[in-house]
Amino acid sequence: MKIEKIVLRKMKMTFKTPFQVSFATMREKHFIAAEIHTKDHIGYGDCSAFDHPYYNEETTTTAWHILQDFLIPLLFSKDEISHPEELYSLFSHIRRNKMAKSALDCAVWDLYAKERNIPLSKALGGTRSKIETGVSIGIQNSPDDLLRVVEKYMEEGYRRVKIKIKPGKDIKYLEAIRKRFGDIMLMADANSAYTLKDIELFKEMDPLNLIMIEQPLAHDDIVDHAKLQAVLKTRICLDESIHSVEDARKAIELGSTKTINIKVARVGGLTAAKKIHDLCQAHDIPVWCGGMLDTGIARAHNVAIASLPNYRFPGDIPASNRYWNQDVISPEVTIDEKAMVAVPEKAGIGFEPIPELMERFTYEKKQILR
Ligand SMILES: O=C(O)CCC(=O)c1ccccc1C(=O)O
Ligand SMILES: [Mg+2]
Repeated sequence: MKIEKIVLRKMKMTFKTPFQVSFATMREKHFIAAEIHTKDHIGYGDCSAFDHPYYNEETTTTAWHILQDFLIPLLFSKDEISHPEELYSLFSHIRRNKMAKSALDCAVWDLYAKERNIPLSKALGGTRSKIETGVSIGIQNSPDDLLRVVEKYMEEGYRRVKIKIKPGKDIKYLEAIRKRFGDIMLMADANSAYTLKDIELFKEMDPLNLIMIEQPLAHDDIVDHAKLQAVLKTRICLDESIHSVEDARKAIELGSTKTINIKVARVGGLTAAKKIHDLCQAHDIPVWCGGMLDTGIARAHNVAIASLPNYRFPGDIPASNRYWNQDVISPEVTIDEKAMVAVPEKAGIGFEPIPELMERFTYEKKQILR
């Protein structure tokens, strides 16, 4: 493929309701949408970095800088791209900045599938026609408030519930859900809010039969997580700690994790996500697809990658209406009565960004010509 032009947009959309995690309360979603134009097609990718460095070190502004001053010039330095996996090595000497890289990687994968007239899921090696999803629920003021929120989502059809926890808002909230909703698929995500000093608390959670506890300890740790996993029956899942295939290899070797939340953005794109998927599959470690409170384009990429066979837990890929009054893509992502999302059969990501909405939510735009 020969790239003619790249359009970057800084965009902002307001959540239906604020989302609270251990490190912040988010009211609006800032992100960058990248459009890569060839003569015949447009490929789309999102950069999921937030407007603050509290989940990871990137922000919308740092990603804009890295895209504009490093990644896009590198991409333009090549006359032709024959396969999206070329970007993985092309970008490898630029350290980290995975979310910036992911925007271009995802857009080139979309283009590649569109040029071949096949769905992105097929281009990636996906085998499923439907994927199972769950809902991630932010920290609430009280267990009763949480029960009301969970009930609403159960009525909408969700079957797996992940709740955010932090010290003081953890075991009582989980116990309340178990008591009220019985044997549902339940899990907790701490976003690194605890240390090994809290080991007794995690042991107390064991009898709750959570499907996993996500990233209980530090964002850059794999050693303490191994110590914690050694004394727990419940699976530990790493999110923040895994940025690369090498990180995944080391965490598996140490016994730090029994599943990985693969966020396409956090690992630098679909090629890296697929490599981590394959590595985990070889070790019989199931993976699943995480989310970044995504709008339509990133959500579409998640649907495609989650169709790969070793994605074995429900993903954080809820319907568009979980977060948005109106998503930017057509059709919106919807769930069926079993909380399944259909994997599109159309070419590429299989969802069309709606031009008026893309414009409405854009607050800065830049066209970069080869
Ligand atoms: O996108 C989703 O639906 C899940 C969102 C989620 O859990 C999350 C949201 C913001 C920051 C971090 C995380 C996380 O998975 O850790
Ligand atoms: Mg997480």
